[in-house]
Amino acid sequence: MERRAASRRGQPAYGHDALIACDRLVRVFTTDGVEVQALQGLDLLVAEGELMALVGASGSGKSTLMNILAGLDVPTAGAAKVAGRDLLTMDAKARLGYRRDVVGFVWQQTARNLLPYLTALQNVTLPMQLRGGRRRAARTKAAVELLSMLALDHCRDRRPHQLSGGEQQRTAIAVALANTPSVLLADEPTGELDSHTAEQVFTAFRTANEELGTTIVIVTHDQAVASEVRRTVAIRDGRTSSEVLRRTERDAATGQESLVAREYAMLDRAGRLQLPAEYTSSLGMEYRVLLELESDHIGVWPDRTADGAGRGRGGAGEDGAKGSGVAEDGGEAS
Ligand SMILES: Nc1ncnc2c1ncn2[C@@H]1O[C@H](COP(=O)(O)OP(=O)(O)OP(=O)(O)O)[C@@H](O)[C@H]1O
Repeated sequence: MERRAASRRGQPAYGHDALIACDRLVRVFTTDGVEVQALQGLDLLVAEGELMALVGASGSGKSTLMNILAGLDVPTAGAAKVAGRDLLTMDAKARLGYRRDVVGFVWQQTARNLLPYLTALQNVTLPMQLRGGRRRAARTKAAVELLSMLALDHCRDRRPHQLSGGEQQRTAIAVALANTPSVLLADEPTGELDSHTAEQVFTAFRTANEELGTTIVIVTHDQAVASEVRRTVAIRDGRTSSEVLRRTERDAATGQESLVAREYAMLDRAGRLQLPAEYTSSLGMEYRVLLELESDHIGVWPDRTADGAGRGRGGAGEDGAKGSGVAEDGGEAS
C-alpha cells in the first residue's frame, strides 16, 4: 500500500494538462426539501484546442454542467478547473472576470444572445467596451474582423430582428468570441434551426476553432452536429458514460481515406465502468459479473454460479468457475 501511495504521489495531478478538468463533480439541487442530484461525480477532461460535443437524454445534467463551466452556477462538491481557474473557490469578483475574459457562451434561444436595439457590430463591440482597455477604433476593427471571419459582413449594420435565425446565432458566436475567450460554450445552439441553417452555424464554430484555436464545447441533440466533431461525450445520470472518437484512416492498399468512429466506455478514477444497458441485458448480466484479466484486455462474463445463474436471465454460456484475473487485494480491474 505504501509503495503504491508513494508512486501515486509522484504522478501529475488528474487533468493537469487539460484546459477543462472536472473531477468527481457533484451538483445537488434542493427544492421543497426534495434533493435532485443533477451531477453525480462527473469526470471530464477537455484539451486545449478541442472542438467537442456533449450529448445525453433530457435531464441527464448537460445544462447543469454548462452553467457551472460558464461560471453561472457553483458545484456542490468535486473539483472543476477551466484555464487554471478554480470554479469552486472563485469569489464574486474573480467570477465576473472569468465570465468576461475566459469563457464565451452561446445559448439556444437566439433572443438571449443579442441585444435587440443594437446592430450586429455594436453587439460584438459591447463586451470589449465592458472590459475596457481598447480604443474605440481598435474595438471596431476587431469586431469587423470577427464578423467577416464568420461570413457576416452583410449583417454589420442590421439589428437582430433583421437577421435570419442562423445569422443571429453566428452573430452570437462573434459576440461570444469578442474578448478572445479560451473556451466557447454553446448549449443547443442549433436547436431552433433547420438542418441547412444548423450546418452553417456549425461551420462558424469550426471556423472559430480552426482560425482562433478556441476550445469549443457544444451541447447538442442534433445528430448531424454530434457526428461532425472528433469527440462526442455522452452524459447519463449526471456522469460521463461513453464517448465516440472519430478519426480519419487511410486504407494502406487503396490509399482511400475514411472516417472511422469508435465508441468507448468511460472508466472513472475509482475504476468504475458503465456497461451499456443493451450489452448487459442481452447477456443477462445483473448484480455481479466475472472479470478475467488477459494480457491485452479484460473479459467480462455473466455470473454463472448457482445463485447468480438463478438471478440472471442469460442463456447458456461460460462456466461460472472460470478463473478470475482480478487482483485479490481489491485492486481495480482497470
Ligand atoms: N435549478 C434547478 N433546481 C432544481 N432542479 C434542477 C435545477 N436545474 C436542473 N435541475 C434538475 O437537474 C437534473 C438535470 O437537469 P439539466 O437541465 O442539467 O439536464 P439536461 O441534460 O440539460 O436536460 P435538457 O436536455 O432537457 O436540457 C434534472 O433532473 C433537473 O430537473
